Amino acid sequence: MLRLDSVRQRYGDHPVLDGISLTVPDGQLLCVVGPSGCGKSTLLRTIAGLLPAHEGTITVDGTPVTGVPERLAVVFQEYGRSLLPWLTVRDNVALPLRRRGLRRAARHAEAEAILERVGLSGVARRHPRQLSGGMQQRVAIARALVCRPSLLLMDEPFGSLDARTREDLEDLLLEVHRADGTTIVFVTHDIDESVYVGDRVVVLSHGPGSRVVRDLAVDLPGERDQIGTRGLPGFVALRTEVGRAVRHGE
Ligand SMILES: Nc1ncnc2c1ncn2[C@@H]1O[C@H](COP(=O)(O)OP(=O)(O)OP(=O)(O)O)[C@@H](O)[C@H]1O
Repeated sequence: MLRLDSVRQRYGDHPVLDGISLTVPDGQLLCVVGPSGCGKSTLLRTIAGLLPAHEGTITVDGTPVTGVPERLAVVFQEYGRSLLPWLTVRDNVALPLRRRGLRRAARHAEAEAILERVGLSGVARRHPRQLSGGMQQRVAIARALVCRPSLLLMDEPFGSLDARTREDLEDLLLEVHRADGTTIVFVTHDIDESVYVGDRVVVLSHGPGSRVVRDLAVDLPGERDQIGTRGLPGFVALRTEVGRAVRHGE
């Protein structure tokens, strides 16, 4: 379980987060939305232990976050920059396994199994530059999953992909989430995406000094599909409510 208690964050004199309290139960896929610049990425970086909270506490399974938590993985928007261009796809995915002291053959076997899960079994020996943007982001997701994280943080992971690729990756994420039950905090500024992938959507207010202005359960059938789910009255109502909260910050 991830828990934030009255978390405040600032850059110098500039307040960004003004008392964020949230409890994310194990296995929940929480989406965080809010106006541009309200502090969504800052919130993720703080949860990831990359920025110490200015005030307040964050715990993962009861342990205070003072550095990067064990079994945490992060996927960023800039897949191009997050993969190492001189390594093959397989070696990029296997990289986090080195710290676990696995032998080379075992690392390769695990990386190939994960690549198969994300639909990339044919490209293990290629280099990232030989892949499309969507495929590179699949590699980044595979690398995040290879250590079987208990907490996965995703910062606008599909933001720079075309609409079709984005939908495919949203469905891949839902499939992985259903199968593994990983707790996920997913930042996006796409309101439809937040309602489509989320179990819950939290809306942050305009900065400076953002707070949680809405905390909504996504009460839609677990099995989602791009056409049917987006046409459901419940989907449309939630999308409207989230959109209004983002626009008016209240
Ligand atoms: N390293 C930094 N130093 C100083 N100010 C920063 C830094 N990073 C972000 N900020 C400022 O903090 C605020 C929150 O930024 P952040 O990137 O967390 O927002 P965001 O909601 O993720 O934005 P977007 O939706 O545009 O990606 C913004 O005003 C931004 O200019």
